[in-house]
Amino acid sequence: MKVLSVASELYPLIKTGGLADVAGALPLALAAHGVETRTLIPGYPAVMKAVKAPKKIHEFGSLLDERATLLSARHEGLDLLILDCPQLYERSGGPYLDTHGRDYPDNWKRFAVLSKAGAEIAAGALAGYKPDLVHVHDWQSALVPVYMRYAETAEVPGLLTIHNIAFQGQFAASLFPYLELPGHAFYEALEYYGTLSYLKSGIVTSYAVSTVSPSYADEILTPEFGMGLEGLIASRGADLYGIVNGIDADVWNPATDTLLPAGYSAATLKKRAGNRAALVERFGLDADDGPIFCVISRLTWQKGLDLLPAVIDELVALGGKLAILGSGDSDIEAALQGAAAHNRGRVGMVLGYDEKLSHLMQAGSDVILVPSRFEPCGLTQLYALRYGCIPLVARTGGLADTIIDANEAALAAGVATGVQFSPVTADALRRAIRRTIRLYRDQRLWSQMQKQGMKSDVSWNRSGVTYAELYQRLVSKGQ
Ligand SMILES: Nc1ncnc2c1ncn2[C@@H]1O[C@H](COP(=O)(O)OP(=O)(O)O[C@H]2O[C@H](CO)[C@@H](O)[C@H](O)[C@H]2O)[C@@H](O)[C@H]1O
Repeated sequence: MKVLSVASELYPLIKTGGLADVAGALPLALAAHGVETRTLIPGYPAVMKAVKAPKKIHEFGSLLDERATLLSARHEGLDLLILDCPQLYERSGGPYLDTHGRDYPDNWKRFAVLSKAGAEIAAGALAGYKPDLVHVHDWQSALVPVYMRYAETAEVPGLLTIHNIAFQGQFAASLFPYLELPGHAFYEALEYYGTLSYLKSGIVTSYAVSTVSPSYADEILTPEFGMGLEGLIASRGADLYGIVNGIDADVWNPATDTLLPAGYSAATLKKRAGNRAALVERFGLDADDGPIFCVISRLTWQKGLDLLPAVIDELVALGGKLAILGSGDSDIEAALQGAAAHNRGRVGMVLGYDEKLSHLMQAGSDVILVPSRFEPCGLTQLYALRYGCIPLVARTGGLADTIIDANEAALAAGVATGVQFSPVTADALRRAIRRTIRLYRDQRLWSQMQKQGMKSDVSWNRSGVTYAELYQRLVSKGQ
């Protein structure tokens, strides 16, 4: 089966979050199931710089009045189609934000053009290439099924995966005429309370909608988590799937990870000490044996990290230490930097994004904190399981689906892999930290939990099969 995946970020070329990891790992996982994936991505500077010997394979004369060239290249096992359109993608900031952290004002066009290119490729723009299915991710490529629906050519089945419903691609209705869609598409697909919503239009027009864990698929049917789209999603209930993310078990393997000072496995957990020492040094922490908690995250309300400053005193008083890597909301950044300054030796912070350091933190910390208010799947707790770093997570979405709480019964049965808490409040988080530190003091129990986590299958094995079956079902539906 041939699948065209359209994504706005893709590990290892360009990444701002978990979407890149999933878009980058899924094609490799699905190859084993007979799925050949080509991935269409924008030609951002980082992409153009990294790919070797790209070949020009098509010229788009006009995509919303923009000329663009399509390049093909292979990169670390991925078969890429790169939309080279410097006037839209050659920018000095990130994929979505300028160097000051502001949305590019033409994001509506940058991702509509990406989607239009995807739809034209699906319709046969490239000689000798015709995908059986198009898989799109989040609002940035959600217009692909819309363009396919309103084109004169036969529609190719489309699957939309929602990685984060909080970002919906909402723009002024006055931009609609520039999208080159027929007038009736406005009310049929795009209109959302008087604005345009790219994500909504993708939900309406895709053959099926999936999200990245079963619990989150249920949650987005409720007003609390649906962010205004719950009614629409319910109307697609028969075509809604929740498939938990896997991780690239080669990139995230503590035994072979070249980014670590000390490789280790479940049988050689003591070697984690080498990573712990490097981590302590990097974050300026005291070298005692208190538990090291870490945070590797966007610092946002979604991730619950506004609660962290309020629990740091307790964490430190109990002998814990905290290493924070992240950036995001300026208020949260400032509060955490303040806490680090007040707790030298106990709290260290690196502001920014650092893939390499994130590996060291998983390998050298004892606990990763993931107190998210909502979490479609979450990947950092999965990396943590593989690295023997115990996840302390909010009981929500994919976090609830992937971590087994260390309650009495789970501990007795030897199946616990982490600590869950609820509701997401500073008090509940404080209690969970206390419970985690009590568990840490029983080193026999602790290493049993570490080993249990390292044993869990967090690879794409299971979900790869589920995606391949879903693809097959959608292709059959299209015939
Ligand atoms: N400062 C930093 N430095 C280095 N690395 C950093 C970092 N901050 C974050 N990361 C990395 O970025 C990724 C974040 O992935 P998550 O799944 O945890 O959340 P995100 O909200 O981005 O993804 C959305 O999409 C994914 C994929 O479906 C869902 O799992 C998730 O629930 C949903 O919110 C991880 O690989 C993490 O290690």
